[in-house]
Amino acid sequence: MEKLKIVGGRTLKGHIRVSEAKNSAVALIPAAILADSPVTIEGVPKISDVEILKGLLEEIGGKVEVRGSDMIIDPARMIPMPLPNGRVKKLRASYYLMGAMLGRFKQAVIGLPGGCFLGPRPIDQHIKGFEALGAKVTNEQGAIYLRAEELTGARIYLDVVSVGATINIMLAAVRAKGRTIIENAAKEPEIIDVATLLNNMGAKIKGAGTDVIRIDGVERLSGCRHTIIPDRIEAGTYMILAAAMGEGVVIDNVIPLHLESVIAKLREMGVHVETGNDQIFIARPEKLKPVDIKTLVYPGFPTDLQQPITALLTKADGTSVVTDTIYPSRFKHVDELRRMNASIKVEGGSALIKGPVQLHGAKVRATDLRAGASLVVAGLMAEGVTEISGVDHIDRGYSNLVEKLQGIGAEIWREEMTEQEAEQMQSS
Ligand SMILES: CC(=O)N[C@H]1[C@@H](OP(=O)(O)OP(=O)(O)OC[C@H]2O[C@@H](n3ccc(=O)[nH]c3=O)[C@H](O)[C@@H]2O)O[C@H](CO)[C@@H](O)[C@@H]1O
Ligand SMILES: C=C(OP(=O)(O)O)C(=O)O
Repeated sequence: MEKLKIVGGRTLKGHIRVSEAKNSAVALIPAAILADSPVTIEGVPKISDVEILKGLLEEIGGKVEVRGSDMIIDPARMIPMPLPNGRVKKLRASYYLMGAMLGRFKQAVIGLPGGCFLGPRPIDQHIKGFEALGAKVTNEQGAIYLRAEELTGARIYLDVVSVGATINIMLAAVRAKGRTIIENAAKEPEIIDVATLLNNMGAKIKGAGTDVIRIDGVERLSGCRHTIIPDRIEAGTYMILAAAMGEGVVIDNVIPLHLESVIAKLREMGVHVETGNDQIFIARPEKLKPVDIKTLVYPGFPTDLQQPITALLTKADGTSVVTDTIYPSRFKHVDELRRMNASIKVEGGSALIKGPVQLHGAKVRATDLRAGASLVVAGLMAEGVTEISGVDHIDRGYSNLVEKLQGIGAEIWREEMTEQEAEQMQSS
């Protein structure tokens, strides 16, 4: 088991390249199940969520080859094997196997998904969608059983705007008979990315990226090539750490349009932000101004950057309020930031951050993926050495983080935990 070590206070400068989007990749890979010939996905990030999904596709008979950053998935010999436990629980996105397997085989048995624990994360809207398409869905001992004689298009209104439910219903509906309409759909760029792949495979999806998606079912889908969009959350994380410590950081391979809410908030804090076609330049100001932030569905401020920006706001000159309307309990990072001398109070779904404080290096634990990102930002800002355990969470979503940050001047490295530290981690 490894930990991250950071010597804080180093100024950051130079270019840092963003990898392709985790939240696209983890939907595009299961989407390949729906084809009858090989699908090549270009730019697959080197993260553990992708590795686990690869293993799951192989478990159901898929042939998966990784060539450089391409993943070639041959779904021809896949069979509807049940996937009730084990790897399924290691990530959130395993729920996409439900939609994709239901779409192809009209049946699936999948364990309930894992992923970051951010408070309750129900999947009732996914199930409502599958049922509307004609599937019988039951939950037996922690596994979801889905079965349909036939899938028929339906009009589905989502009671909650959900990224996962929108994509999952698209996956199940592309090979259904007739037209499906998803109303109150989520509009995240990753949804457009998945719809683009499916359309290139032969699907007929219109309206992805708006709140009404129309899908006309087709009989068969075939393989194609698809390049994943850049990861806006990874990019946002680098923007935030550059806003803290950057004296001219250029973030490469970004789509600035996907980050408008983040750019706006950083500018409001006084950060120097310039955008190019696929680059964002960031330089920190003398003094950061406090801001209030509310996380919202896209194009609002993303909940996945709430934790990293909270770390940055400890440095702002005054009190900031960060409210998470998507996951009101997503505040486990706050206890760890307090160990580093942050002055933060959590009330309801909001964190009240009093700044400016000088953070101190400490031994802290990443309890989830973006809590980990938040601690990396804090460690770069802190005086002294920060040790972060729970690196497996960070590895779910950041490809080559250490090497990338070293490339812009950070003093950060991975180190094996001592036996005693590893035991403590496992028992707590
Ligand atoms: C793999 C992936 O893409 N993960 C992202 C996805 O998660 P995920 O797709 O799981 O998140 P959703 O968009 O579904 O969740 C949004 C909100 O809806 C609620 N909800 C969701 C589904 C449902 O059936 N019932 C329900 O009540 C959730 O509890 C949450 O409060 O979007 C989240 C919100 O942008 C991001 O934080 C995650 O990084
Ligand atoms: C919450 C996240 O991921 P997941 O939904 O995969 O747990 C995230 O990427 O911040």
